[in-house]
Amino acid sequence: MDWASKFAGIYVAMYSAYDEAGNVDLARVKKLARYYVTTGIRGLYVGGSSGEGILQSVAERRQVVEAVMEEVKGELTVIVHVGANSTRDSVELCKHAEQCGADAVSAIPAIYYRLSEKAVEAHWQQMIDSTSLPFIIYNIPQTTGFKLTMNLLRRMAEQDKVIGVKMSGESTFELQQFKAAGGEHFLVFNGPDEQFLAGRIMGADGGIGGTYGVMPELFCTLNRYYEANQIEAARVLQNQINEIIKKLLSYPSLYGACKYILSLRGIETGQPRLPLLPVTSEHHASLAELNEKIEQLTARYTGTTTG
Ligand SMILES: CC(=O)N[C@@H]([C@@H](O)[C@H](O)[C@H](O)CO)[C@@H](O)CC(=O)C(=O)O
Repeated sequence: MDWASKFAGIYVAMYSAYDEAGNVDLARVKKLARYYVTTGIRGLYVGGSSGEGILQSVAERRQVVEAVMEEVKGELTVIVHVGANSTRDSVELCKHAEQCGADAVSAIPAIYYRLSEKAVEAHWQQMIDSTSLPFIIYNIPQTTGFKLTMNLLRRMAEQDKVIGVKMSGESTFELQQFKAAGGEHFLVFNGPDEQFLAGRIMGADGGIGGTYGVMPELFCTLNRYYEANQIEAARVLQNQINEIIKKLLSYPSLYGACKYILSLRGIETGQPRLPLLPVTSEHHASLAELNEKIEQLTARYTGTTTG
């Protein structure tokens, strides 16, 4: 199956949306999803790291997916992150994603317990077997502590339903090796936004990223430059994007900073949940400056505004 024609491209790893009391706010979830529809992205990655899926209850995660699907089904491709600490919860979320009409599911390994390769394989396998949806491995060893081996990747990729890997490790060599080991139609999504261009050059079919959420048009432009073989223009744009990312990473939490920037554009999503720290009033002025910089760059590259 040619999965690339359905899934290749740019996915915003969507942020959580809470009300002022920190509860999931479904109207805000919908407004955030709607905001991305006209930006040129392929789709949304819902409930991943940026979406704080693992900080939410299963019931909340279900509600978020329902709201996103109600809002953008048919307009954006939706990949639902279903990774949870218990296999049971993940399987429930898989089945629910399928009922809602999601396009694919994806999962990290379970965290906290030090798991063997066999244990992670069994965890993912139950999810894969629970629905007819395509499954995308989420490899993010720096946060989960689990390093996906080439052998496990090969075994997983032998199954038709396992269509790709979201590669959030930082090695582009490993990314290329996963692509080579996965077989002809196996997809690789670049994870580190700072290395999007490098990931594409080494074989990634697209990217899934958290910082895309505050500059989706810039990542779409970067992707187009790569596709048009305008590598020098792409390099210049990636460098400009990286200055923005460097700044975003200097705040108490990346997600807090991105959520505040969205609020400056009229998209309220509340604060991230603890233990992720919010940004506070002392950061607001510099974030407003950063937002302005993003808006100017977006206007320069696309002739549009972000708001
Ligand atoms: C380690 C990490 O959190 N990586 C992020 C990046 O988008 C990351 O925030 C960005 O490259 C800034 O470092 C994504 O790969 C995570 C992601 O897509 C998600 O939210 O699920």
